Amino acid sequence: MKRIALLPEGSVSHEAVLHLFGDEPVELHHFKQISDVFLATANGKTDYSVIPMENTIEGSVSLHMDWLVHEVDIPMQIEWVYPSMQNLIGKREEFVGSTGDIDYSKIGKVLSHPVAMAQCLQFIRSRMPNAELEHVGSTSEAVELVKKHPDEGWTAVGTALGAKRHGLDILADKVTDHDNNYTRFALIGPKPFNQQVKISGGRSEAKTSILVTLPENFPGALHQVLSAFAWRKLNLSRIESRPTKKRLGNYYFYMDVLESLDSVLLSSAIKEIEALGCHVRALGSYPSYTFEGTKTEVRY
Ligand SMILES: O=C(O)C(=O)C[C@]1(C(=O)O)C=C[C@@H](O)C=C1
Repeated sequence: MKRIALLPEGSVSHEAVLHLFGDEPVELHHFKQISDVFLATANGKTDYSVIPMENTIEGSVSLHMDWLVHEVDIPMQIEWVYPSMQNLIGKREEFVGSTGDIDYSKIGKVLSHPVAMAQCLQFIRSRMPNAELEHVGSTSEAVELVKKHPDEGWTAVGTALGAKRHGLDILADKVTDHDNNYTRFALIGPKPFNQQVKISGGRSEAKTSILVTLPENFPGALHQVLSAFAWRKLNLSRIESRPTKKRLGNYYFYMDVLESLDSVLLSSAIKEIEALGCHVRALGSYPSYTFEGTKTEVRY
């Protein structure tokens, strides 16, 4: 049975894993902090780790990208997309007003994962302008803390699964500031994920993630790198610069290419880029699954 490291029970990551594996039995190892999710597989305690990589509203999760690049050397084996449906969670009887509706002025504090909180900031600030906001390691940790602090005016932004697991109520559902809020998750691990994934309706395409570091003092280097992809008609679906952490103003480029690493086109593009003096590191070549047409239901 596959051993999977992920954030705590009831997190968006947990919902996404239930969606990916469906009926297949897997051994879930939950950790409070994403650093421990990475380290579990790095240290061989689990076979794969589940890493939220990118979100519709917040963009890339920089902390997680940095861990993938700087702290561990574990290849990406599969990527899939899952909707991040956030809710305002608490004990209903604590916040209900005389009219029977939620009285938001009774809420003194909102807890959540920073990425989830940012997805709902307009909702929070328009209804609870003075509430204290506190960041924790996951949406489910936020829900757990609310459960442990009854009658103190605490609420959490989190999943329906989290509310259910901790016996709390959904005070307001779908509270993200924009609809269609999706998160891209990566499964990282040393061994290939040789398995047919049954995400109903989801399409898969080949993707390769690479890091390109440009040579110093080479005007137009990025232009030449992009040309190597362009004339081969290789489709880049993402390009982002991140600091190398070695010197202020030094960056590497994180690129997703819609092609398999062992294809003639991509391997020759990489050789050309290396010949320019660039350093190229592959983070993984893997199937990437879309969400279109799939059902959002997971069994709670
Ligand atoms: O806290 C959770 O529930 C997570 O799974 C983490 C995480 C993230 O790190 O981006 C995942 C997806 C959500 O959009 C917000 C938070």
